[in-house]
Amino acid sequence: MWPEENNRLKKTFEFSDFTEAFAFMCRVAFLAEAHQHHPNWSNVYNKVTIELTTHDQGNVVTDKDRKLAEAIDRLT
Ligand SMILES: C[C@H](O)[C@H](O)[C@H]1CNC2=NC(N)=NC(=O)C2=N1
Repeated sequence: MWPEENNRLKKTFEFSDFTEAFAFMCRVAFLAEAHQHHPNWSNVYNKVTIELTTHDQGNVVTDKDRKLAEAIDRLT
């Protein structure tokens, strides 16, 4: 389960290098499109930090965020 703080689910994923991190981001991008739910995220070299919140509901955590988080975890 991703920790919830400040109305966001937040998790950092670490990879061996930038190429692996960016490949993961590509896979998450397609997943986000499939869910019609998109991450706030950042990447520094081999790390990808993802924050999930539902802006349509005023930036709170909803089941859409929990479902996308579970799907992202299944990618790794
Ligand atoms: C119209 C479209 O489905 C909505 O704007 C979706 C798109 N992706 C989204 N992503 C996130 N994180 N929150 C939303 O409320 C949201 N809304």
